[in-house]
Amino acid sequence: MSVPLLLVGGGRMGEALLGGMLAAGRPAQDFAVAEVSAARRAALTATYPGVQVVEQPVAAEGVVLATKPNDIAAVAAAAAQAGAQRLLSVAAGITAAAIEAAAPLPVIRAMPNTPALVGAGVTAIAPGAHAGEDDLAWAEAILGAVGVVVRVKEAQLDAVTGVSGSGPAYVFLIAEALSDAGVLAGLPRDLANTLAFQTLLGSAQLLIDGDSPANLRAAVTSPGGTTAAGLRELERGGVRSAFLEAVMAATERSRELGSR
Ligand SMILES: NC(=O)C1=CN([C@@H]2O[C@H](COP(=O)(O)OP(=O)(O)OC[C@H]3O[C@@H](n4cnc5c(N)ncnc54)[C@H](OP(=O)(O)O)[C@@H]3O)[C@@H](O)[C@H]2O)C=CC1
Ligand SMILES: O=C(O)[C@@H]1CCC=N1
Repeated sequence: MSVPLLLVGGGRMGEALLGGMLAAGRPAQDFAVAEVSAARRAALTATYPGVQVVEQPVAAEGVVLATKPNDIAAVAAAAAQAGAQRLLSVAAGITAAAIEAAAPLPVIRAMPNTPALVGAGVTAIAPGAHAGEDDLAWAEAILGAVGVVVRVKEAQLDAVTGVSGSGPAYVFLIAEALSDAGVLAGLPRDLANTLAFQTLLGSAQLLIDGDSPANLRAAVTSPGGTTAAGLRELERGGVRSAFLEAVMAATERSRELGSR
């Protein structure tokens, strides 16, 4: 009997998707994970009781490809061999055409991010040449359980990767730096962490509620006050330009991964 959804690759992104879907209420029996690392298999088995954790792909209606980009073509071929009906790849860079060349199945490409684990992910999806509306709806149902899903053109996925696929890492770096700065200014680490992390959460919520970043920033910046003094240093340090360069570098790296 085939399982509804097989995840191939139970690493950081595979686990974020699995954990997020389970937390959203999907039953463990809906999932299998194929993972080559014995240590990862043991960890997944302990964390997600009821999920079938195996070394090789098993028969599944749909398969999420969540291995490293270099392994995707081989894994797609193995999943097709094991009876998959359609594929959802989360790999950076690897084109739908490359996956279709390895496995003659409908392919959806997706770029999720790790906040999927807490139901707060954002994923962009794009169809391959043989994927139809039903395949897109299938991918949306999977990924919609763990956050917001947007449809894009495949050519936009490299930029999506640079912004939101890699984006959580930029935010975690800001969180680290803001907390470190609090410690430098004399606060204990626990308190600095609480202040920094809750500031990120609350600020994100204000943005999601719809006001623009520029308006929200102006509302914090009293004339001649503390924030203006702080922002002057961030601009002097080239923070805005550093973000532009970071996203462009990540976008370019995604393109490179797809052209090898
Ligand atoms: N991490 C992230 O935030 C995001 C990642 N992605 C994409 O997700 C994919 C996975 O990334 P990530 O989770 O970070 O990587 P990881 O290395 O954490 O996870 C990949 C896992 O797949 C295993 N694996 C390798 N080959 C096979 C195989 N043939 N069958 C089953 N399992 C296999 C790896 O084992 P081993 O290490 O032993 O090889 C590893 O445990 C990448 O393509 C990446 O581009 C997309 C969006 C965000
Ligand atoms: O760093 C990477 O290549 C992957 C893709 C997006 C986030 N992590």
